[in-house]
Amino acid sequence: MPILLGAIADDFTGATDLCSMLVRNGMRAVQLIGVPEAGLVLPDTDAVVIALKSRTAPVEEAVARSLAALDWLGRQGARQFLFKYCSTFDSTEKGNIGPVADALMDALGCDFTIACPAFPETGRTIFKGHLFVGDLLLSDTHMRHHPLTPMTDANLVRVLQRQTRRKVGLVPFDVVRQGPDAIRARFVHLRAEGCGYAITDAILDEDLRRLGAACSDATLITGGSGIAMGLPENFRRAGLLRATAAADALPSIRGPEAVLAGSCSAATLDQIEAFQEVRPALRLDPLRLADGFDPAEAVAWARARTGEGPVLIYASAPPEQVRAIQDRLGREQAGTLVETAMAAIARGLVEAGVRRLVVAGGETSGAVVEALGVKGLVIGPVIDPGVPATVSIGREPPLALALKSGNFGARDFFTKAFRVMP
Ligand SMILES: Nc1ncnc2c1ncn2[C@@H]1O[C@H](COP(=O)(O)OP(=O)(O)O)[C@@H](O)[C@H]1O
Ligand SMILES: O=C(O)[C@@H](O)C(=O)COP(=O)(O)O
Repeated sequence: MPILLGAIADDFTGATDLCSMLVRNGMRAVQLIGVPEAGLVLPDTDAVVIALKSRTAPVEEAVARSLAALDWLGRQGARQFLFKYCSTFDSTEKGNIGPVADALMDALGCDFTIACPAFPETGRTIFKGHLFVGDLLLSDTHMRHHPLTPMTDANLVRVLQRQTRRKVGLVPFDVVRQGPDAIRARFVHLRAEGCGYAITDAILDEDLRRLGAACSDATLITGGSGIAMGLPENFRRAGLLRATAAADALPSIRGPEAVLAGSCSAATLDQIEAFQEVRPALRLDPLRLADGFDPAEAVAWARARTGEGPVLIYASAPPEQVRAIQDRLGREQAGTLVETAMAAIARGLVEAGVRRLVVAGGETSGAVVEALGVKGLVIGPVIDPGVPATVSIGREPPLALALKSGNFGARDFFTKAFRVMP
């Protein structure tokens, strides 16, 4: 069966977030880890989201991987394409949102698309082109200290314009509120002005549903998971999507439990603090890793404790510590060092029998899932907005996984996740 929607996500937790949004809106979705090798048998699905680790990759690599994903999705019959990036528009000065979106538009022969990272359920709203997180402009939040993608400008028209040769315009709030026809009319106007992109204001879910309806004929849409909210309804209205029972059903996976955290985001730091109050936690020091600390020691520490419940291994640190470590090791080198250690620890834990794993951080999740040979994920019930329970496909034995975006989840996420994972 051809798929309806083909999506490319620039990190692994972002892909899971998008799948969760589609499933919650009645569309079956499967997440694949990278472009699959020939022969992978897909479960029956309406949407496929290819998870890449391209958010912070060199621009040429991010573009090449995204185009390969687009090509594969096109060959599965996708009628519409979505480029999913972070709801906080995480990007470096060089990209990769603009360059990847440009390349996808060129490949699809499409001259206009929207850019909408809004996700009101998690506090991400856009007003007059400015991205807010909760009550603050993006640039006033902890995102200005992100280890890899510090965001110091909340004006998305300006941020995207720095990353693309196409002109960037705005669909303002008063137009979005008038509904799909007014939004489409604004698209026509922006196109006539020579714009290739429109940042779209959105404050409530209903704004995202209006935008979704306005994009029913768009070949390519770009944004956060929020923009996907209205898309299943377009396919339903066109008679292409049938109601399916329990789009979020998962098999049960039993076994020892562990949490790995490489995210330094405020929400994760809070969740680590809460977990430490009830269960054992081990901190990995990147400077010790650089001096040759063997990840096997962390695995041995965990093995001795997993019998009684989940344990946590984390590298996460507050901004001033991260800065000091980056000054010593370099930003990318510090990130790679921690990710490589987390990947080795994940392998060691699974060899030691761990079957239920929570991972915090998009880049960290990418490193862990690749190291474990996971080829894809079936999406289950929501733990907290943007983070579903999942079960791996393409590896034996299957693992129960929750891949948490750094910024998502309530304070008790690390214990709650294991209660929701079947
Ligand atoms: N103590 C630390 N110092 C420097 N970098 C770190 C530290 N701990 C983790 N990192 C790196 O920071 C990055 C966090 O990114 P990510 O995993 O995507 O988290 P988030 O989802 O919060 O953005 C990773 O590359 C990780 O390896
Ligand atoms: O859109 C979002 O906020 C998430 O889906 C996402 O991409 C988060 O990325 P990380 O914070 O790097 O996990």
